[in-house]
Amino acid sequence: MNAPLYLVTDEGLLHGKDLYSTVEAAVKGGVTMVQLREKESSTRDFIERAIRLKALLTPYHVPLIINDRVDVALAADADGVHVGQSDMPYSRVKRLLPKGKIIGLSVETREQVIEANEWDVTYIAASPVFSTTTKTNTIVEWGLDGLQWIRSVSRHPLVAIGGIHPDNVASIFRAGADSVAVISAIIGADDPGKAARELIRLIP
Ligand SMILES: Cc1ncc(COP(=O)(O)OP(=O)(O)O)c(N)n1
Ligand SMILES: Cc1nc(C(=O)O)sc1CCOP(=O)(O)O
Ligand SMILES: [Mg+2]
Repeated sequence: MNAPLYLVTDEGLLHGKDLYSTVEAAVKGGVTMVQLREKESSTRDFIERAIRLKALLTPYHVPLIINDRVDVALAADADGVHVGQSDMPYSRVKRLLPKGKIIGLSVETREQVIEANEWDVTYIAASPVFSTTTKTNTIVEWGLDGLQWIRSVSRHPLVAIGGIHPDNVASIFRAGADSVAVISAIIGADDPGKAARELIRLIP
């Protein structure tokens, strides 16, 4: 996986901006993977957005990941799924998704990091690296020391998520992350393209 800047969507933080033009501007600015994360919409709306985003991202060769929902990923022929520890278990996701699709998994504890070494996931996501107001039902922050520990024991590519902004991006990569996943730093920005360019510039 080579996707150093991973954009996760959140319609609540768009502040009136259009989802598709925001994502496209971010991709033009350097975003290398996109996750559609819909917590409120109906299944039909979720699928419709996924199909539109997939069509938008394909010419840029940027993969589309669907949060939580294997059915939506299949319906939209998305490139993969991200699941957390309360979502569909890895073994079921693996069985349902066609070969070659991306599977991302959140890890919140040391035990979950070790357990994931048994599995053929595409990446694990340190959840959360720093505290964030965007998602508050998280357990404990990994911090930079936690990232270093994960890097030392995990065989998987490592994504960091939570509270990431231009001031801490470089330190996250120095601690061993392969990718940073952000919502507010890009989705909430007045100029999402500029925000993505700024983050990409800071990635070592
Ligand atoms: C890249 C990435 N990392 C972590 C998460 C969080 O997943 P989860 O714990 O299942 O929480 P929700 O996002 O579903 O609320 C993620 N979505 N993406
Ligand atoms: C979707 C998500 N998952 C998290 C986790 O810790 O698992 S934190 C998060 C939100 C990240 O938003 P921001 O970049 O605005 O902090
Ligand atoms: Mg989830």
